[in-house]
Amino acid sequence: MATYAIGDLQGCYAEFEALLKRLDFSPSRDQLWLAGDLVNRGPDSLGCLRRSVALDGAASMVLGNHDLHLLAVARGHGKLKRKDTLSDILEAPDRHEMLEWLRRQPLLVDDAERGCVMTHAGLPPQWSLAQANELAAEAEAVLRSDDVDAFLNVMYGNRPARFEPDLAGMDRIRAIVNVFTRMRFIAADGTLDFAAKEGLDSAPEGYAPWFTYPRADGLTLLFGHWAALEGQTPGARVDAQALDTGCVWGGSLTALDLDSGERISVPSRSADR
Ligand SMILES: Nc1ncnc2c1ncn2[C@@H]1O[C@H](COP(=O)(O)OP(=O)(O)OP(=O)(O)OP(=O)(O)OC[C@H]2O[C@@H](n3cnc4c(N)ncnc43)[C@H](O)[C@@H]2O)[C@@H](O)[C@H]1O
Repeated sequence: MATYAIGDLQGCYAEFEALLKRLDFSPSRDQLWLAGDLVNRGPDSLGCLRRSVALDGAASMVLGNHDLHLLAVARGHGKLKRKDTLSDILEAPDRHEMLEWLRRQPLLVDDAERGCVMTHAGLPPQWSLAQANELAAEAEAVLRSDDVDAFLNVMYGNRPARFEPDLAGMDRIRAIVNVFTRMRFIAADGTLDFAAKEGLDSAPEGYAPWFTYPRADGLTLLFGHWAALEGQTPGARVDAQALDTGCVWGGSLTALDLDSGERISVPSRSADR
Protein backbone atom coordinates (compact mmCIF):
# COMPACT_ATOMS: atom_id res chain seq x y z
CA MET A 1 0.00 0.00 0.00
CA ALA A 2 1.27 3.47 -0.93
CA THR A 3 0.02 6.94 0.00
CA TYR A 4 0.49 9.78 -2.46
CA ALA A 5 -0.22 13.49 -2.06
CA ILE A 6 -1.03 15.34 -5.27
CA GLY A 7 -1.03 19.10 -5.84
CA ASP A 8 -3.63 21.33 -7.47
CA LEU A 9 -5.45 19.59 -10.34
CA GLN A 10 -7.22 22.76 -11.51
CA GLY A 11 -9.11 20.93 -14.23
CA CYS A 12 -6.06 19.08 -15.60
CA TYR A 13 -7.92 15.81 -15.86
CA ALA A 14 -5.80 14.19 -18.59
CA GLU A 15 -2.68 14.76 -16.49
CA PHE A 16 -4.47 13.44 -13.37
CA GLU A 17 -5.30 10.20 -15.16
CA ALA A 18 -1.77 9.98 -16.59
CA LEU A 19 -0.27 10.45 -13.11
CA LEU A 20 -2.54 7.81 -11.54
CA LYS A 21 -1.48 5.42 -14.31
CA ARG A 22 2.18 6.25 -13.79
CA LEU A 23 1.75 5.54 -10.04
CA ASP A 24 -0.10 2.31 -10.84
CA PHE A 25 -2.62 3.68 -8.33
CA SER A 26 -5.14 1.15 -7.08
CA PRO A 27 -8.10 2.51 -5.02
CA SER A 28 -8.41 -0.85 -3.25
CA ARG A 29 -4.76 -0.80 -2.17
CA ASP A 30 -3.43 2.78 -2.16
CA GLN A 31 -4.43 6.12 -0.65
CA LEU A 32 -4.51 9.51 -2.32
CA TRP A 33 -4.37 12.95 -0.74
CA LEU A 34 -5.47 15.87 -2.90
CA ALA A 35 -4.26 19.33 -1.84
CA GLY A 36 -7.34 21.19 -3.09
CA ASP A 37 -8.23 23.35 -6.11
CA LEU A 38 -9.52 20.34 -8.00
CA VAL A 39 -11.19 22.71 -10.43
CA ASN A 40 -10.87 25.90 -12.48
CA ARG A 41 -8.53 27.44 -15.06
CA GLY A 42 -7.84 24.05 -16.70
CA PRO A 43 -9.83 22.36 -19.49
CA ASP A 44 -11.72 19.62 -17.64
CA SER A 45 -12.88 20.67 -14.19
CA LEU A 46 -15.84 18.30 -14.47
CA GLY A 47 -13.57 15.30 -15.11
CA CYS A 48 -11.42 16.15 -12.09
CA LEU A 49 -14.36 16.61 -9.75
CA ARG A 50 -16.21 13.49 -10.92
CA ARG A 51 -13.10 11.35 -10.61
CA SER A 52 -12.37 12.72 -7.12
CA VAL A 53 -15.93 11.96 -5.98
CA ALA A 54 -15.60 8.46 -7.41
CA LEU A 55 -12.33 7.95 -5.52
CA ASP A 56 -14.00 8.76 -2.18
CA GLY A 57 -12.81 6.20 0.34
CA ALA A 58 -9.42 5.93 -1.34
CA ALA A 59 -8.86 9.69 -1.48
CA SER A 60 -8.85 12.55 1.03
CA MET A 61 -8.90 16.15 -0.10
CA VAL A 62 -8.85 19.63 1.37
CA LEU A 63 -10.80 22.55 0.00
CA GLY A 64 -8.99 25.23 -1.99
CA ASN A 65 -10.01 28.77 -2.93
CA HIS A 66 -11.16 27.70 -6.40
CA ASP A 67 -13.31 24.89 -4.91
CA LEU A 68 -14.96 27.44 -2.61
CA HIS A 69 -15.45 29.83 -5.54
CA LEU A 70 -17.24 27.01 -7.39
CA LEU A 71 -19.52 26.42 -4.40
CA ALA A 72 -20.28 30.15 -4.12
CA VAL A 73 -21.07 30.52 -7.83
CA ALA A 74 -23.20 27.38 -7.89
CA ARG A 75 -25.28 28.67 -4.98
CA GLY A 76 -25.74 32.14 -6.49
CA HIS A 77 -23.27 34.06 -4.30
CA GLY A 78 -20.55 34.68 -6.86
CA LYS A 79 -20.21 35.26 -10.58
CA LEU A 80 -18.19 33.35 -13.14
CA LYS A 81 -15.10 35.31 -14.18
CA ARG A 82 -13.60 35.47 -17.66
CA LYS A 83 -10.93 32.83 -17.01
CA ASP A 84 -13.16 30.46 -15.02
CA THR A 85 -13.69 27.00 -16.51
CA LEU A 86 -16.50 25.86 -14.23
CA SER A 87 -19.48 25.90 -16.62
CA ASP A 88 -19.24 22.20 -17.40
CA ILE A 89 -19.77 21.41 -13.73
CA LEU A 90 -22.58 23.93 -13.32
CA GLU A 91 -24.41 22.34 -16.25
CA ALA A 92 -23.73 18.70 -15.38
CA PRO A 93 -26.72 16.47 -14.58
CA ASP A 94 -24.95 15.17 -11.46
CA ARG A 95 -23.84 18.64 -10.24
CA HIS A 96 -26.00 18.55 -7.14
CA GLU A 97 -24.45 15.35 -5.78
CA MET A 98 -20.91 16.52 -6.64
CA LEU A 99 -21.35 19.95 -5.05
CA GLU A 100 -22.93 18.48 -1.93
CA TRP A 101 -19.94 16.16 -1.68
CA LEU A 102 -17.57 19.08 -2.19
CA ARG A 103 -18.98 21.24 0.58
CA ARG A 104 -18.53 18.39 3.04
CA GLN A 105 -14.80 18.16 2.40
CA PRO A 106 -12.38 19.38 5.11
CA LEU A 107 -9.98 22.31 5.23
CA LEU A 108 -7.32 20.27 7.03
CA VAL A 109 -6.24 16.63 6.98
CA ASP A 110 -4.21 15.56 10.00
CA ASP A 111 -2.39 12.23 10.01
CA ALA A 112 -1.08 12.03 13.59
CA GLU A 113 0.76 8.75 12.97
CA ARG A 114 2.84 10.27 10.18
CA GLY A 115 3.07 13.70 11.83
CA CYS A 116 1.77 15.04 8.57
CA VAL A 117 -0.82 17.77 7.93
CA MET A 118 -2.32 18.85 4.62
CA THR A 119 -4.07 22.15 3.94
CA HIS A 120 -4.50 24.00 0.65
CA ALA A 121 -2.38 27.06 1.45
CA GLY A 122 -0.41 26.10 4.56
CA LEU A 123 -0.34 26.34 8.34
CA PRO A 124 0.63 29.67 9.93
CA PRO A 125 3.21 29.62 12.73
CA GLN A 126 0.78 31.36 15.09
CA TRP A 127 -1.53 28.31 15.15
CA SER A 128 -0.74 25.14 17.05
CA LEU A 129 -1.95 21.96 15.39
CA ALA A 130 -4.69 21.62 18.02
CA GLN A 131 -5.89 25.18 17.36
CA ALA A 132 -5.73 24.67 13.59
CA ASN A 133 -7.84 21.51 13.91
CA GLU A 134 -10.40 23.40 16.01
CA LEU A 135 -10.58 26.36 13.62
CA ALA A 136 -10.86 24.09 10.58
CA ALA A 137 -13.69 22.18 12.27
CA GLU A 138 -15.45 25.45 13.05
CA ALA A 139 -15.43 26.61 9.42
CA GLU A 140 -16.21 23.12 8.07
CA ALA A 141 -19.28 22.99 10.32
CA VAL A 142 -20.58 26.20 8.74
CA LEU A 143 -19.96 24.93 5.20
CA ARG A 144 -21.82 21.69 5.99
CA SER A 145 -24.75 23.39 7.71
CA ASP A 146 -27.72 25.49 6.66
CA ASP A 147 -25.49 28.54 7.32
CA VAL A 148 -23.51 27.73 4.18
CA ASP A 149 -25.31 30.40 2.14
CA ALA A 150 -24.92 33.04 4.84
CA PHE A 151 -21.16 32.42 4.69
CA LEU A 152 -20.70 32.07 0.91
CA ASN A 153 -22.64 35.31 0.47
CA VAL A 154 -19.90 37.19 2.36
CA MET A 155 -16.95 34.89 1.69
CA TYR A 156 -15.14 37.07 -0.88
CA GLY A 157 -12.91 39.62 0.74
CA ASN A 158 -9.56 40.25 2.37
CA ARG A 159 -10.69 41.63 5.70
CA PRO A 160 -9.88 40.98 8.44
CA ALA A 161 -6.36 40.30 7.13
CA ARG A 162 -5.33 38.76 10.44
CA PHE A 163 -7.08 36.10 12.49
CA GLU A 164 -7.77 37.18 16.07
CA PRO A 165 -9.20 34.74 18.63
CA ASP A 166 -11.98 37.18 19.56
CA LEU A 167 -13.28 37.54 16.00
CA ALA A 168 -16.91 36.51 15.72
CA GLY A 169 -19.57 35.70 13.16
CA MET A 170 -18.85 35.45 9.45
CA ASP A 171 -15.75 37.71 9.73
CA ARG A 172 -14.24 34.96 11.86
CA ILE A 173 -15.12 32.23 9.36
CA ARG A 174 -13.78 34.33 6.44
CA ALA A 175 -10.52 34.91 8.31
CA ILE A 176 -10.13 31.18 9.02
CA VAL A 177 -10.95 30.18 5.44
CA ASN A 178 -8.58 32.81 4.02
CA VAL A 179 -5.70 31.42 6.07
CA PHE A 180 -6.34 27.82 5.04
CA THR A 181 -7.00 28.54 1.35
CA ARG A 182 -5.31 31.81 0.31
CA MET A 183 -2.22 32.40 2.48
CA ARG A 184 1.19 32.95 0.84
CA PHE A 185 3.17 35.85 2.33
CA ILE A 186 2.48 36.80 5.94
CA ALA A 187 3.85 39.32 8.45
CA ALA A 188 5.37 38.21 11.75
CA ASP A 189 2.05 38.96 13.50
CA GLY A 190 0.14 36.70 11.12
CA THR A 191 -1.30 39.41 8.84
CA LEU A 192 -1.92 37.99 5.36
CA ASP A 193 -0.94 39.68 2.13
CA PHE A 194 -3.39 38.94 -0.69
CA ALA A 195 -1.73 40.75 -3.57
CA ALA A 196 1.55 38.95 -4.28
CA LYS A 197 1.18 35.60 -6.06
CA GLU A 198 4.44 35.21 -7.93
CA GLY A 199 7.79 33.91 -6.70
CA LEU A 200 9.64 34.71 -3.50
CA ASP A 201 11.09 37.92 -4.92
CA SER A 202 7.55 39.33 -5.08
CA ALA A 203 7.38 39.50 -1.26
CA PRO A 204 5.94 42.80 -0.02
CA GLU A 205 8.09 44.65 2.50
CA GLY A 206 7.63 43.22 5.99
CA TYR A 207 6.15 39.97 4.69
CA ALA A 208 7.71 36.54 4.16
CA PRO A 209 6.45 33.12 3.01
CA TRP A 210 4.50 31.47 5.83
CA PHE A 211 6.89 28.50 5.83
CA THR A 212 9.95 30.66 6.59
CA TYR A 213 8.69 31.26 10.15
CA PRO A 214 9.74 28.50 12.57
CA ARG A 215 7.46 26.19 14.53
CA ALA A 216 8.49 23.69 17.14
CA ASP A 217 6.23 20.71 16.51
CA GLY A 218 8.26 19.08 13.72
CA LEU A 219 5.23 18.50 11.52
CA THR A 220 5.44 17.83 7.81
CA LEU A 221 3.16 20.40 6.18
CA LEU A 222 1.77 19.53 2.76
CA PHE A 223 0.27 22.35 0.71
CA GLY A 224 -0.62 23.39 -2.82
CA HIS A 225 -1.92 26.80 -3.92
CA TRP A 226 1.36 28.57 -4.77
CA ALA A 227 2.27 27.51 -8.31
CA ALA A 228 5.10 30.01 -8.74
CA LEU A 229 7.11 28.13 -6.08
CA GLU A 230 7.47 25.29 -8.63
CA GLY A 231 7.47 22.75 -5.80
CA GLN A 232 10.33 24.43 -3.90
CA THR A 233 10.33 26.07 -0.47
CA PRO A 234 13.58 28.05 -0.26
CA GLY A 235 14.33 29.42 3.19
CA ALA A 236 11.84 27.06 4.84
CA ARG A 237 12.24 26.66 8.60
CA VAL A 238 9.63 23.91 8.75
CA ASP A 239 9.26 20.71 6.74
CA ALA A 240 6.96 22.24 4.14
CA GLN A 241 6.21 20.23 0.99
CA ALA A 242 4.97 22.38 -1.89
CA LEU A 243 2.82 20.22 -4.14
CA ASP A 244 1.48 22.67 -6.73
CA THR A 245 3.92 22.45 -9.62
CA GLY A 246 1.75 24.56 -11.90
CA CYS A 247 0.25 21.93 -14.20
CA VAL A 248 -2.39 24.37 -15.39
CA TRP A 249 0.31 26.96 -16.13
CA GLY A 250 2.40 24.61 -18.30
CA GLY A 251 4.43 23.01 -15.48
CA SER A 252 3.69 19.52 -14.24
CA LEU A 253 1.39 17.54 -11.97
CA THR A 254 3.25 16.07 -9.02
CA ALA A 255 2.64 13.27 -6.54
CA LEU A 256 4.67 12.95 -3.35
CA ASP A 257 5.04 9.40 -2.03
CA LEU A 258 4.51 9.98 1.69
CA ASP A 259 6.50 6.90 2.68
CA SER A 260 9.60 7.24 0.50
CA GLY A 261 9.55 11.02 -0.04
CA GLU A 262 9.93 10.43 -3.78
CA ARG A 263 8.28 12.92 -6.13
CA ILE A 264 6.72 11.60 -9.31
CA SER A 265 5.56 14.07 -11.98
CA VAL A 266 3.88 14.08 -15.36
CA PRO A 267 4.25 17.08 -17.67
CA SER A 268 1.42 19.47 -18.38
CA ARG A 269 -0.36 18.93 -21.67
CA SER A 270 -1.27 22.60 -21.93
CA ALA A 271 1.09 23.06 -24.89
CA ASP A 272 -0.92 20.40 -26.82
CA ARG A 273 -4.19 22.22 -26.25
N1 LIG B 1 -12.32 34.95 0.26
C1 LIG B 1 -12.07 35.12 -1.03
N2 LIG B 1 -11.80 36.35 -1.50
C2 LIG B 1 -11.50 36.52 -2.79
N3 LIG B 1 -11.45 35.51 -3.70
C3 LIG B 1 -11.71 34.26 -3.26
C4 LIG B 1 -12.02 34.03 -1.93
N4 LIG B 1 -12.24 32.71 -1.78
C5 LIG B 1 -12.08 32.16 -2.98
N5 LIG B 1 -11.76 33.08 -3.89
C6 LIG B 1 -11.49 32.73 -5.28
O1 LIG B 1 -10.10 32.37 -5.47
C7 LIG B 1 -9.83 32.27 -6.85
C8 LIG B 1 -8.39 32.70 -7.09
O2 LIG B 1 -8.37 33.98 -7.47
P1 LIG B 1 -7.14 34.64 -8.18
O3 LIG B 1 -6.17 35.02 -7.13
O4 LIG B 1 -7.64 35.68 -9.12
O5 LIG B 1 -6.62 33.40 -9.05
P2 LIG B 1 -5.21 33.00 -9.55
O6 LIG B 1 -4.38 34.19 -9.90
O7 LIG B 1 -5.47 32.02 -10.61
O8 LIG B 1 -4.52 32.35 -8.30
P3 LIG B 1 -4.54 30.86 -7.85
O9 LIG B 1 -5.18 30.78 -6.53
O10 LIG B 1 -5.08 29.98 -8.91
O11 LIG B 1 -2.99 30.61 -7.65
P4 LIG B 1 -1.81 30.04 -8.58
O12 LIG B 1 -0.63 29.97 -7.68
O13 LIG B 1 -2.18 28.82 -9.31
O14 LIG B 1 -1.53 31.17 -9.66
C9 LIG B 1 -1.16 32.46 -9.29
C10 LIG B 1 -0.32 33.13 -10.36
O15 LIG B 1 0.95 32.50 -10.42
C11 LIG B 1 1.41 32.54 -11.74
N6 LIG B 1 2.37 31.44 -11.94
C12 LIG B 1 2.12 30.12 -12.04
N7 LIG B 1 3.24 29.41 -12.20
C13 LIG B 1 4.26 30.31 -12.20
C14 LIG B 1 5.68 30.21 -12.33
N8 LIG B 1 6.28 29.03 -12.51
N9 LIG B 1 6.40 31.35 -12.27
C15 LIG B 1 5.82 32.55 -12.09
N10 LIG B 1 4.47 32.70 -11.95
C16 LIG B 1 3.71 31.61 -12.03
C17 LIG B 1 0.19 32.40 -12.61
O16 LIG B 1 0.40 33.04 -13.84
C18 LIG B 1 -0.88 33.10 -11.77
O17 LIG B 1 -1.07 34.42 -12.19
C19 LIG B 1 -10.90 33.08 -7.55
O18 LIG B 1 -11.77 32.21 -8.22
C20 LIG B 1 -11.64 33.76 -6.37
O19 LIG B 1 -12.96 33.98 -6.68
